[in-house]
Amino acid sequence: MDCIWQRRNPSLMHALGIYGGTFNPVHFGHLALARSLRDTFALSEVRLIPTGVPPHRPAPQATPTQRLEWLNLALATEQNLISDDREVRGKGVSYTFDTLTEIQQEQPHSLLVWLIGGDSLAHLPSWYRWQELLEVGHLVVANRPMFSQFPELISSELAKRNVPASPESLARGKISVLPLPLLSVSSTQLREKLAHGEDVSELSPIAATLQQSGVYSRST
Ligand SMILES: Nc1ncnc2c1ncn2[C@@H]1O[C@H](COP(=O)(O)OP(=O)(O)OP(=O)(O)O)[C@@H](O)[C@H]1O
Ligand SMILES: O=C(O)c1ccc[n+]([C@@H]2O[C@H](COP(=O)([O-])O)[C@@H](O)[C@H]2O)c1
Repeated sequence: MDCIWQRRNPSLMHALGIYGGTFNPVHFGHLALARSLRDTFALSEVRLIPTGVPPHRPAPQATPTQRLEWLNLALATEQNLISDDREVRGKGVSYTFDTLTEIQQEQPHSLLVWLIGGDSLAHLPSWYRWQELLEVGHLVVANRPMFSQFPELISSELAKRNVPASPESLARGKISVLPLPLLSVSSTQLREKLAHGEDVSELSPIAATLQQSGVYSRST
């Protein structure tokens, strides 16, 4: 890719999309967000990284390996969206700061363009080394229903760092909002429907696999 941000940042050769999540389990919203990240910023690769041990929530009923395998199934027909199993292989809690700095060390010439949803943004001040995290790469936020009001700490960071969502605006320390309509789907909704034996084919690309697994057949 040769675009304006590269000419402005000649030491950076490549922009790499990163999308971390529990993916418990993967749903169509995750895929829509990952595709939109790829297309909005003309990225040649977006890595979806399932958490091993999530930092801020109880352990999911699906194991890290199951969540990774399901994610791989969902990504099988997607262009330039790939999974990264480093957090699943990791032993301890998966902190985003650690994951991003590790990838940055592996790829010193890449600009990391990392995606979170509006609910994650609202809780960002509770994350491990969150202020340093904002400096590691370019943060992209996907609006989420019920999450348009942010704590003052976050609103002031947004006001300082916000740039348009385009390849030309990519830079470390900046924040962009993904231009995507609100998507109401969530893994919680998916788990609840599975627990009630309901059809989930409109919520997830791997509906039949999830139903057959029985992992969510009891209420969450
Ligand atoms: N529909 C959505 N709109 C915007 N962001 C989303 C959406 N679904 C997930 N995300 C974001 O994607 C990331 C990973 O989400 P996660 O795997 O936890 O799915 P989830 O649907 O939020 O799960 P749960 O319902 O269990 O909390 C988070 O940053 C989350 O905010
Ligand atoms: O690093 C942290 O402190 C931290 C705290 C909460 C969540 N995260 C990451 O944010 C991503 C989305 O989290 P979740 O729980 O909404 O799926 C996932 O990659 C988590 O590892 C990271």
